[in-house]
Amino acid sequence: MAEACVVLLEQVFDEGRVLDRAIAEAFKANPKWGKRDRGFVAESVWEVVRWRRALGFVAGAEDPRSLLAAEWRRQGFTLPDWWEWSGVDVGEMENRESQLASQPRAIRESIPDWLDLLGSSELGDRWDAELSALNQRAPVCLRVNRLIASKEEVVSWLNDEGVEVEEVEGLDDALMLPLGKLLPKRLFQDGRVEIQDAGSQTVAPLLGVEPGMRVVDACAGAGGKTLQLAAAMQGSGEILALDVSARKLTELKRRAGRAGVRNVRMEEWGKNTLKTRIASADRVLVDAPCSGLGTLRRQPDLKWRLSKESVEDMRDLQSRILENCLEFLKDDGQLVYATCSLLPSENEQQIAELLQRDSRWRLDAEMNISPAATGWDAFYGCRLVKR
Ligand SMILES: C[S@@+](CC[C@H](N)C(=O)[O-])C[C@H]1O[C@@H](n2cnc3c(N)ncnc32)[C@H](O)[C@@H]1O
Repeated sequence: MAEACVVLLEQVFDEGRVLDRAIAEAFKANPKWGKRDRGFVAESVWEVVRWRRALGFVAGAEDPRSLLAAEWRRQGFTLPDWWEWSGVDVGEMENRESQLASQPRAIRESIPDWLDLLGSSELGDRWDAELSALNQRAPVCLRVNRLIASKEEVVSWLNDEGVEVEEVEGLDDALMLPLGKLLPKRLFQDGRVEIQDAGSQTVAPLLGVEPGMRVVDACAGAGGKTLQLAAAMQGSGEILALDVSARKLTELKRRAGRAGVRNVRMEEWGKNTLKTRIASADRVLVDAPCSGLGTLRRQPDLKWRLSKESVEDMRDLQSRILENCLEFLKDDGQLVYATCSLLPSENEQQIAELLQRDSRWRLDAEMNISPAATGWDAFYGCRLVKR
């Protein structure tokens, strides 16, 4: 199992693989691993990816074996004799662990230096608390699919299946599992619930969709919010789900079938997509591609893949998509722009710049979900309407 952890860390750190996909593939390739082995591999690899820099300081080395040694020592495991600890001295690790608290924030909180500079320059005093919240482990959050069942029915079904859930204050359809508990695959494939973070569930309600409306979901991806919008529309009206990724739209099609959603049309963005639909939509959602920094709890590998330049490129893309998608709106339509970033440069500043460039629009509502204040993923959302 230890060797499997090393291989996975090399895939994530050296080859830039996405952590949860790499783990899922390893599980698929090794069907004989039992529940405990899987739990051990997943937990070890996730925590090393999350705490890479801090563990590197404690271990005094950066290679996967040394990082794992530092993590397992933290977890109170006895390090196996047969393991070849490349240059790691366990006594020295204890000593260095006690010095960790006095190290610079980027080391303590395990992020690249460029990201620490960016976060502190954009968020100032808030950065400390948000960063520490983004390093916490995240519980699984569900959204009740009201097309199939009521919340009461879902709670009683889950309880009968031995799954404990808690309601989430302020979110009608959200149910939270206890930290560390997973939803068995057969239950989330059932269609009565979707896995969707509480922060993410705050975005679709900003659109105020109603049955019968024409809605464009311009960056639909695999459809987390498309399915939520479809449930709010009670299956009536039409949602056009667009994305540049055919693979994601195929996944959306599969999820929609399972969720009993029939009023979504999926389409890959093309050169006529907008031209043929100018001023046609009551509501438009732009859940824009972004740095994703607000979801670091669930994808800590992201911080090692992103760069200052990739975040800058994202900002250009966001403003282009936003400007284009406003053209979908009817005169009395509304557009919601959202990201799962907590950087103002991807959020409020994008909107402020748009409103300066184009006086046809005004800001009607705005929200910011803070992980430090809520324990949810960070989300930004705002509603734009015609003046
Ligand atoms: C934040 S994700 C969407 C998540 C999705 N709405 C959900 O709730 O599950 C952003 C999406 O934008 C898509 N995207 C990237 N570039 C795009 C572009 N130029 N136009 C439209 N979508 C784009 C990505 O493929 C990705 O699926």
